[in-house]
Amino acid sequence: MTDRLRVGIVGVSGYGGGELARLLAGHPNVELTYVTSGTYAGKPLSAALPGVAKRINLTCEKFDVQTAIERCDLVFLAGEAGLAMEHAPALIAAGKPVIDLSADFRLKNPAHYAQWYKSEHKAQDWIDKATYGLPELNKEAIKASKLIANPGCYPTSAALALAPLLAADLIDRKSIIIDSHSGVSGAGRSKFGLDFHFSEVNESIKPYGVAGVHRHVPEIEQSLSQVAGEPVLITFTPHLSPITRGILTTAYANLKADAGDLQALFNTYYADAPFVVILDAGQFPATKHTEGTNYCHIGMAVDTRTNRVIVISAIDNLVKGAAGQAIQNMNLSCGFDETAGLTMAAVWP
Ligand SMILES: NC(=O)C1=CN([C@@H]2O[C@H](COP(=O)(O)OP(=O)(O)OC[C@H]3O[C@@H](n4cnc5c(N)ncnc54)[C@H](OP(=O)(O)O)[C@@H]3O)[C@@H](O)[C@H]2O)C=CC1
Ligand SMILES: CC(=O)N[C@@H](CCC(=O)OP(=O)(O)O)C(=O)O
Repeated sequence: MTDRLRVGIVGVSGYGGGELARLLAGHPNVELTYVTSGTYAGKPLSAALPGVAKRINLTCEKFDVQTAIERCDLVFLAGEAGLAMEHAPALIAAGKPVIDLSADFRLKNPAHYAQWYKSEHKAQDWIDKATYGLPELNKEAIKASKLIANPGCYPTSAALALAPLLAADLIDRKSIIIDSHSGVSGAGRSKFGLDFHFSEVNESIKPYGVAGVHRHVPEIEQSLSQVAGEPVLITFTPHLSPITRGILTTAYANLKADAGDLQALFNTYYADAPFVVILDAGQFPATKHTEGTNYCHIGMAVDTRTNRVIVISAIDNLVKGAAGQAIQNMNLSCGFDETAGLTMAAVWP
């Protein structure tokens, strides 16, 4: 018997699920009791995740919601879109909190879901019950939530870069431009296609989802509008970059007033945010500095020639952009230390 929280990972063979297993293996308050994968069903976890090796003596199983209810106190859903809509209601009805890594419950407006995800939302009654799991904006709501919609990786990096400026009403809300570069693991392990072949990705950087068509646009706008207190529209261009992990986001906006000491402004805004690191003036982040960590590094400067502020953030898409943030959310909703199991430093070099 154990007094640790019994936790399940649905989709453990994926990049997000695998990262959850890696991080939870070192978590002081948790015991992993249930892991699922269709591909590896019946095989040891080490077959799906050789890197996590024999530290966790579990067998992968085909996902079954009743088994999850029996074996777990809390369930991470790390599958594709649609999985949480189908199964989160039953898990929560059985008293099992859910942290979902997909986009199923992120958008508060069901019409936005249909518009951006090109299908009807199948559990609309549950949208209002879900909490958008960006702790730096919604910490108190997360503490009380049983259904947490873990944010997307680009939206995490963009919202953290811009929130302090919008909260201080320092920028023109119509002038925001966001460029992001993502590592290829952002596309997941199951997505096959020419775009993701080594010889297409290696030594090349390319934009995609250009001109307001990427489905993270409404998610970023939702967070920024929440902070601004009125609708914010953005221009967002994601880029696929030849790295495995990491997101580097560069955000630009026109200043409405004297920016003053930006580092002080950001440090004050993030005083209660243990995973946000504000760099000193003149320093800027790099994906390598956050690789394997749950930290978001943020650097900024004002271009005095154009009166534009430039904010640059870096995260690891699989950690602060997915699994690490999901564990941070679990820590908050279960009353654990917010940083439990998440204080590792970056892999370097
Ligand atoms: N990769 C990233 O950087 C980020 C991903 N996300 C989101 O996290 C979720 C997982 O992404 P990621 O790990 O990258 O994706 P992967 O493609 O790497 O993994 C998907 C996982 O889902 C499992 N799966 C597939 N179909 C089902 C099903 N019907 N029932 C249960 N499990 C299923 C797969 O296992 P098997 O096929 O063996 O069953 C696999 O373990 C997605 O919703 C994604 O949008 C969010 C933020 C960042
Ligand atoms: C490089 C790459 O392909 N990245 C993914 C974003 C990953 C993510 O956060 O996806 P969800 O919102 O679906 O959870 C993409 O652009 O679709």
